[in-house]
Amino acid sequence: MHIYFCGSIRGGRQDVAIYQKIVKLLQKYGAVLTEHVSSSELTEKGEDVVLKGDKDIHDRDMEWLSMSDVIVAEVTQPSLGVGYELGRAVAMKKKVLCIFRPSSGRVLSAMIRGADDGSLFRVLDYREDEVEQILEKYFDELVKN
Ligand SMILES: O=c1[nH]c(=O)n([C@H]2C[C@H](O)[C@@H](COP(=O)(O)O)O2)cc1CO
Repeated sequence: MHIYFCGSIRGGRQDVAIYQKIVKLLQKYGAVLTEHVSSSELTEKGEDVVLKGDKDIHDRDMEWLSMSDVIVAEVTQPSLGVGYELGRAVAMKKKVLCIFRPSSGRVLSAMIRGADDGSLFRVLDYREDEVEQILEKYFDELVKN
């Protein structure tokens, strides 16, 4: 299974430790195409230093998105890029799981929470200590359907 993980980069790297935990857990279920999102070496500047630039990042990520079987997005830290990826994933009729931590004190965008349709696009609230359980339940159901 190909998994596309979305997390904030230029939107702010405050949650990188959680992204790392999530990516490690996701690797039990398949290949995570966007492992770099969880790298503690990646700063708010993004990858443009190592790659040719933003166009290459965008085009590579859209290719990975179209190759992926499921998209998992940690949406607590707001990010334009993550919002864009989610919109493109919906247009591609991909399976999407968004996870959000209400303990952050933030209120998730209505354009994300309101997109939950109970099947292809899911939004789940979680506490950090529940992340393993939440992913296990989601992927168990995914392979059954
Ligand atoms: O350097 C990058 N590499 C990259 O893969 N992305 C993708 C993956 C992330 O899920 C998302 C983050 O968007 P943003 O940088 O707007 O927070 O965009 C985004 C950037 C920088 O915008």
